[in-house]
Amino acid sequence: MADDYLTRGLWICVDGVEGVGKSTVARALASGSAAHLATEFSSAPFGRALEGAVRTAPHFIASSEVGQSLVFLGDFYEVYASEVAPLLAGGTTVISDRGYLSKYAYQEVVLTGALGDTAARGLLDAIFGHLPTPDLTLHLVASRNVLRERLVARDGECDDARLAFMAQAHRAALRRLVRAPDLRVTTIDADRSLDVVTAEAVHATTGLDRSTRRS
Ligand SMILES: Nc1ncnc2c1ncn2[C@@H]1O[C@H](COP(=O)(O)OP(=O)(O)O)[C@@H](O)[C@H]1O
Ligand SMILES: Cc1cn([C@H]2C[C@H](O)[C@@H](COP(=O)(O)OP(=O)(O)O)O2)c(=O)[nH]c1=O
Repeated sequence: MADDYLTRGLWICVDGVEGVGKSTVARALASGSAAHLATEFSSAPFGRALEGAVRTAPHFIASSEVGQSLVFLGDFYEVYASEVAPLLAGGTTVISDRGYLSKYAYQEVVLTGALGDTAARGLLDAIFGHLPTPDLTLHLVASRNVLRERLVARDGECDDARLAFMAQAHRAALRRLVRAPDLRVTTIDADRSLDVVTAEAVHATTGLDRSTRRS
């Protein structure tokens, strides 16, 4: 009988706030390797719709914050079920651009506004409790000024409200890591040049082996 523990791929999530370099680093990791770069949104009709909505208004897209967050989480489940899990089972390593930790942190910010922090975390812990944790999270972090410069260069603007949301999301991610230290995380200072950041990301993934996999 095949031992899927020995043959399945690794799930590596590249996380952090927008502008920190997730897509750039995830693409660099996947290129030239056999790993698959997983998209943030699913190819189901609701995933496509959500992707379009985020492009128009990255942070507040619905009148119900709970409804909005559940849609994001529903599509994260869909990405996992339709793309990540089958590839892992087939032995392919998957690199997610914005994965487990960022999804948790962003929804915590949005849900806390509606439910308060205790209920928000309770709901998130229950929902995320049904997903496996990644084998490795690469948590990219950068300073506010660097993030603003990169987002202005990339998107043409970055207002204070967006930066404030990102700061909240960053703090939520750190709280999640401290509260439930179940994720294997490498934190990477993304203020530095792309070459240095990418080299550190490659280094962090190189040592991954069976002993670090989910049981
Ligand atoms: N280490 C880096 N140094 C300089 N520019 C970077 C670095 N990482 C990313 N960038 C640039 O910053 C912008 C945001 O990067 P991106 O990968 O799109 O971030 P994210 O996916 O986290 O939103 C892009 O224009 C990218 O080229
Ligand atoms: C509105 C909302 C956005 N998000 C996330 C999805 C988007 O990837 C992110 C902000 O949008 P975007 O600027 O497109 O992010 P990035 O530059 O990292 O690709 O916020 C949530 O997770 N929950 C939410 O409720």
